[in-house]
Amino acid sequence: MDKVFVQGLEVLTTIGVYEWEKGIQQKVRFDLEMGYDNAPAALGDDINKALDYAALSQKVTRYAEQNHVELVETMAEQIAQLILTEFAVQSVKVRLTKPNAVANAAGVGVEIERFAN
Ligand SMILES: Nc1nc2c(c(=O)[nH]1)N=C([C@H](O)[C@@H](O)CO)CN2
Repeated sequence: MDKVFVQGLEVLTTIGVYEWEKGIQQKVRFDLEMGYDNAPAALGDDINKALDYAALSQKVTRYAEQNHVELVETMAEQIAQLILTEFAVQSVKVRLTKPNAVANAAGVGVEIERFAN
């Protein structure tokens, strides 16, 4: 399956299970990989047939900025469902990293993969 990806999309949002996290913004990083047939776009050199990674990045950023949850699992699931709902993709892989959550770790987070019906 062809892929379209977005790497290292950084968003500031409020996310965390602890009380002190509910009053601050933290950086989260998204790595996204979508299963999508790129051949029609390539054949016609046509953005209208492509999965527009700029539009997708903008939607993900806006969603993550505006929706505040406790767990990275919850945010990853909501972003996967957003992409499956709003874009004609066959699958989506969401890797969500909190780069500043754990001392001495470069990052912590989750990776999930979901499929269109
Ligand atoms: N599996 C998870 N573990 C933890 C999460 C989480 O979202 N999923 N979150 C926290 C805290 O919010 C942490 O990021 C702050 O240091 C702890 N463990």
